[in-house]
This record gives sequence, C-alpha cells and structure tokens, in this order.
Amino acid sequence: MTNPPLLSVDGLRVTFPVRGSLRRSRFAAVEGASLTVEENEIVAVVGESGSGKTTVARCVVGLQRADAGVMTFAGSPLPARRTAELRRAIQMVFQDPRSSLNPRMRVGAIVDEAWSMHPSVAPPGPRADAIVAALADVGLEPDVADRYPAQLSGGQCQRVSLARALALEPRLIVCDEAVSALDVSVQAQVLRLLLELRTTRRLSMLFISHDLGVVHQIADRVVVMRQGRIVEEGTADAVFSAPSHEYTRALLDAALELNDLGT
Ligand SMILES: Nc1ncnc2c1ncn2[C@@H]1O[C@H](COP(=O)(O)OP(=O)(O)OP(=O)(O)O)[C@@H](O)[C@H]1O
Repeated sequence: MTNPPLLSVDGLRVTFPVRGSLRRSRFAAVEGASLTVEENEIVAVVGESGSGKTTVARCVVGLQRADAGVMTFAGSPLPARRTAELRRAIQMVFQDPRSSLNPRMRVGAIVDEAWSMHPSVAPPGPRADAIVAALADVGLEPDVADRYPAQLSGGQCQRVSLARALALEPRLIVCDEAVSALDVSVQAQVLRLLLELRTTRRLSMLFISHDLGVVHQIADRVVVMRQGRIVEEGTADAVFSAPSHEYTRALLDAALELNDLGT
C-alpha cells in the first residue's frame, strides 16, 4: 500500500465579505482548490497578486478558516482548531523576516521561546548549546544568539525565522514569499539552504511565490492559481517547458520580460 500524501487539500473554498457591500455579499478568494504535497517534496503555488495563494497557505497552517473543503495531514483530518502537535508539525515562514520576529527579544530567546511553547521537542541538555546548534544549522554564527533582529540583515533574519521553525522539528514548512524581500544574491543563498534542509531533514514544503524564477530553482511540482482557482498543475519541468494553460504561458512570458529588463 502506498503512503497517503503528507498534505492533501481537497475542494478548498474560502470567502471574504465584499468591502463596502450593503447586502453583505461575499466573494470567493479560493474556489475549489485541490493539491497535495508528498513526503520530502517541494510544491510551489504560483499566480499573480490576489490569486489566492496566501489564503491557501493560511488555511494549511490553521490561520484561516475555510468555508468548505477537506484537508488531511499524514492521512488524518486537519481540524480547524489545531492541536499543539499539529501547530508544531506545520510551520510557516513569512515574507518579511524582520516583522515576523519579536524586535524586543534576542535571537537566542526567540529560538528558546519556540521550545518553551512546544516542550515535547525541547532539547534535553543546556539550552545555550542547543541554540548555537540550531543557528549553525541555518548557517549563522553563535554570536548571533545575543543580537536583536534589528541588528541583523534581512537574509540573517530569514535564517533566524527558519531556525525557529526548524527547532520545532516540523514535517511541513509553508513558505509564503519567504525570499521575496531579499536581494537576489541573498535569495539564492536562502534557496540553497532550503534545498539542503529538504535533504538533511527530509522536509516537505509548500512554497508560495509570485516569482517564477525562484520557483524554477526550488520546486519539484508547481500549482498555478488564478482568481482563486487552480488552472494548471504539474512537475516543474513540465510546467516550465510546456505550460498547458494560456494563463501560465502569460505568467512565464511576463517573467521573461522582467528578466530581460534586468539584464
Ligand atoms: N482577510 C481578508 N479579508 C478580505 N479579503 C481578503 C482577506 N485576505 C485576502 N483577501 C482577498 O482575497 C484575495 C486573495 O488574496 P491572497 O492574499 O490569498 O492572494 P495572493 O495570491 O497571495 O496575493 P499576493 O501575492 O498579493 O499576496 C484578494 O482579493 C484579497 O484582497
């Protein structure tokens, strides 16, 4: 028998109130979206701004309630109200590394706090050593533990966000535009790190991005969203070399044009 996917999302629908509407009407930000992420797989969700990518990500981590749809994790239903164990197993890394870290806490305390919230994975020995090890895992020097987020670069902050997520030994990391705010060279370093971690930690990732160049570097499979619906899905190679949907072709053309402008 084959294992169930690590994450399965089936028929997800999310609506929001239409702003300014007198009749309290709602619109569907996500309409019937279905996708899977297998163990050790990186699945990217791409699409233009407003296509519903972040809303899907927020549903997966339990930050947003869905109107309809079924989600499972390792074969078991994902309840709207998450257990501590599920909150630990599915971690999210956000776009803006600085604002996702508490500015008043030193980096060491930020990592330590994650363990205090999830004692089931807290290291048994001295915390200081474990913090240094957690930082080393994401390529940060020990002295970073004593610094505040404002004293770090954007790339270093994003590595701290990753260290905090990884300290909880998650099975799935949901990256929402996790490298979009970084310079291109720093982006490449963080993408390399994510690929390394996928191998060393056997991680799975749901990688939300509007940047097809980034997605090409990291994803095994790509899901294309437009106006709340999934319009195309396939291996990254297939989607990039022979997109079947007109919208995907337009996204790829737009990305190529941007690339040309940058050269
Ligand atoms: N909390 C909310 N209340 C009302 N409307 C919302 C809310 N969150 C998202 N939306 C709307 O739902 C639609 C999808 O938004 P979403 O953020 O999921 O798209 P996205 O593809 O991630 O876009 P972006 O790349 O710009 O973040 C948009 O029209 C957005 O304005």
